[in-house]
Amino acid sequence: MKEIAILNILRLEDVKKTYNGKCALSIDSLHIKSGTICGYLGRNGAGKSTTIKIIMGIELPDEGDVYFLNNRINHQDPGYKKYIGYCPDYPAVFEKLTVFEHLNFIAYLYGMDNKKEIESIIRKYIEHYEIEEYENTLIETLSRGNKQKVAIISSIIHNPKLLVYDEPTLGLDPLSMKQFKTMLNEYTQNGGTVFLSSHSLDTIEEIADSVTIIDKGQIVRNNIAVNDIRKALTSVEDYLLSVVEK
Ligand SMILES: Nc1ncnc2c1ncn2[C@@H]1O[C@H](COP(=O)(O)OP(=O)(O)OP(=O)(O)O)[C@@H](O)[C@H]1O
Repeated sequence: MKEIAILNILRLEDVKKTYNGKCALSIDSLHIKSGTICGYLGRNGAGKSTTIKIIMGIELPDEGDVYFLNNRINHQDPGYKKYIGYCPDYPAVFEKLTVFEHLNFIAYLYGMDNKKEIESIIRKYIEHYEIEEYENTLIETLSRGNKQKVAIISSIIHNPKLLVYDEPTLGLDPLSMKQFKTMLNEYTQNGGTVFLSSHSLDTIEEIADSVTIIDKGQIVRNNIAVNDIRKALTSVEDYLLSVVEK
């Protein structure tokens, strides 16, 4: 039993979602292995964001189930979200708070109550992303990239078991991208799991352990090891292009 829980932190089974009579998602099975970085790839409109919204309970599936650590997620009871960090493709931040106030508030929402510990985690990440000078700055006055860094820090501040990211690096400069990759590597070395939807295939190739590919709402490849793609002397980009329908 324990082994199964450790193997797959998240599972989607027979999940279907229709918008206006049109099927956006029809997933027989999608598994995310614990302790890995899994890249979630697919063309525009393939269904990546819809999958992620269903995992996060932002959208409800018409059919099917999502299991987190082998427990079926009941969207009436959002307690599981305490163990997941989420970052959408836009900076989901409270614009009228300062960077420090915002991160402090997020920590509070996640039920963290040790003031010293919260401050030290906030400092660790704002130093990591080199945004110390904005600590007391109103978020609404930050650049898009810096807002996105605040959103990324918000997703990891409570040390979740799983990070679910939907194009989280839009607007990040190359140095910040490097800081993002370092953060994810450290996070997985400490047992965390990442499900990362991205069109940045260089990043996926560099940091992901595996890729899952969605096309026209269906999973066409699940958990293919990036090492195996490399062994086949192909890039993640060429692999993706060979798998999705033209
Ligand atoms: N709220 C909605 N109402 C109607 N259709 C929707 C809605 N949200 C998504 N869709 C449709 O569902 C399908 C999947 O969209 P989704 O946003 O999940 O794709 P994606 O893979 O994330 O694309 P992208 O790479 O462009 O972000 C698309 O056909 C889209 O038009």
